Amino acid sequence: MCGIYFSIDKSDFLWPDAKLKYLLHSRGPDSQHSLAFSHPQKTSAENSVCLAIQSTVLSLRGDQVVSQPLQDEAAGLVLCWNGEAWKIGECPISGNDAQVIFHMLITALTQHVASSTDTRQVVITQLLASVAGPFSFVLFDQISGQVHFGRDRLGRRSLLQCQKLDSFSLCSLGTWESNDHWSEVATDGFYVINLTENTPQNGNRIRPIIQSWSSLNAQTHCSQNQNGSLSASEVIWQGHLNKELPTSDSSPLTPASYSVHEIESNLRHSLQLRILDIPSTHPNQQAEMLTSMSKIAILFSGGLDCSLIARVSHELLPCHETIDLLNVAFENPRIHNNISSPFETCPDRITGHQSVEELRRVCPNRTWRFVEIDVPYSETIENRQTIIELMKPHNTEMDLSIALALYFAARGIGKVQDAGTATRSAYRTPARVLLSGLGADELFGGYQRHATAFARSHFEGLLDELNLDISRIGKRNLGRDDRVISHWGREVRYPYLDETLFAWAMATPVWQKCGFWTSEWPHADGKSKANFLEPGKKLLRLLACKLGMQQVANEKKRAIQFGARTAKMDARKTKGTDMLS
Ligand SMILES: NC(=O)CC[C@H](N)C(=O)O
Repeated sequence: MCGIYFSIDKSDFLWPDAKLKYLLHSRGPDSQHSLAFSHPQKTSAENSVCLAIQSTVLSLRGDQVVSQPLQDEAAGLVLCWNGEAWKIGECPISGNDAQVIFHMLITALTQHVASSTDTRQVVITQLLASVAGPFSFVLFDQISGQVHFGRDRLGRRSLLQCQKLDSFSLCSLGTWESNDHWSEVATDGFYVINLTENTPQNGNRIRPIIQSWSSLNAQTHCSQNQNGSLSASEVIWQGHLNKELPTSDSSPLTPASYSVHEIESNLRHSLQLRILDIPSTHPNQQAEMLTSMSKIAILFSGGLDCSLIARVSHELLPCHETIDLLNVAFENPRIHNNISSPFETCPDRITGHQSVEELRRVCPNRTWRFVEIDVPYSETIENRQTIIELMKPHNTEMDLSIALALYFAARGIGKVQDAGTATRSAYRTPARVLLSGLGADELFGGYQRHATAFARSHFEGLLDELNLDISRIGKRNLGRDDRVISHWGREVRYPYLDETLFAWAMATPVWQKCGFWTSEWPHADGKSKANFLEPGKKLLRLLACKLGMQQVANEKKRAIQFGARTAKMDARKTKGTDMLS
């Protein structure tokens, strides 16, 4: 993952302090560069604002490191790009995505050098709004004197902002020692600051103006009228949750349903973008060494969502590529006081072992490296403060219990069992790309509250709950998770949050995703063959069955903090929603 820092100040160049610099470097260990500008560049320095820009890069696309910030003096553009652009519209991006996007911006804007600020703004935001993939960015357009910034609509990458009387800063992470007040950049649109109108000298604070998705979609309509083509951003995001209710003619979900076939193909496409073409970080390694060096690691509790990712990845990756499965287990003094092996009794360790066994049975020609990451309580305590700072501004007990599990999983240091013996050797995953099953519960009704909503008010209740989940994904926790995971110079990717898969799931009727049924819907009688499976995420369960993973298909949902036992570690009576003290 990359790091972004961008500050605008009335009189000084504000650079990140040593600690923030170190944190930015941890996210982007491959390159680190800075640029400084005064704007507008008038002779009278009093009218200028100072821009200090710094980017760090974790290089994951193309065959060489592309340093950032990207700058083109002739076009007057500077770009900090954090994340991955998989597609622009429907066109997949190959090579380095930051470079591709930058060139597209330059080409589009060169035709509008003399155009009004508004036109340039529309050109920039339309192009960036049509990017599919997880990202955050800051773009400085010197010609119009505008700073654009934002995050993808699902908020998969972090970007924080800090407003003061005389300055405005953006950064992937915040500083928490001073009185700075950092908050997450919202994901309800892109933002723009007009430096010429908005300088702090006018006595005003710098106020970014939002360009909401709905206004961007309206603009897209205009461009559609002009050139006849429909932009992917519109296709993807105009869609609302399909709230259709089943009738007596609707067919229930069975192993032969079209939706099982379609989710398989969507997941495969999503994974193709995310796991093929990952550059090797060790160009000088010998070929035999390279085959055992995993390029991807899966955050692996052994549950349904991550096991399915593992199973489908197997079909896409060459057989000789090892896949690492990162499984965390914590010593929790509230539970473990007298147990000799606290880790082996952890629920996710038990499920992890079972699911890797099933993977090995079903895909025997692949090396699955099960990495046991055991975290003694002393290590939890040692790292607690660092994790609390990384996850801020999130600051509840529940945030911490989730962040703890992600932090240690992403660190990727554990033990692996040596082939044919009972001994375990120390291991650190070299993979820089991590895959997570997040999003499957929201899209396919996997949480207990979905079942509760159904029990209370049938499909209507379930649809309301699903709608709520989908609408708040961008606002929830992905920025937090990015800050915690990227600290280890690795990047997390979410196959279930692929835009096309997401749009498909929204458009698919609820009875083709879950197996809930009522007596008013006679076709879906509970005795049918496929109904031994739980109703939550039934579509994914059927796919697991189809791919030979019967046992995984039956896994029950378990929240990460309970599976890894990071919840409620001390004797105090706390609730998940309590603020950290
Ligand atoms: N990890 C990142 O955010 C890197 C940005 C860009 N995708 C690159 O690989 O260069």
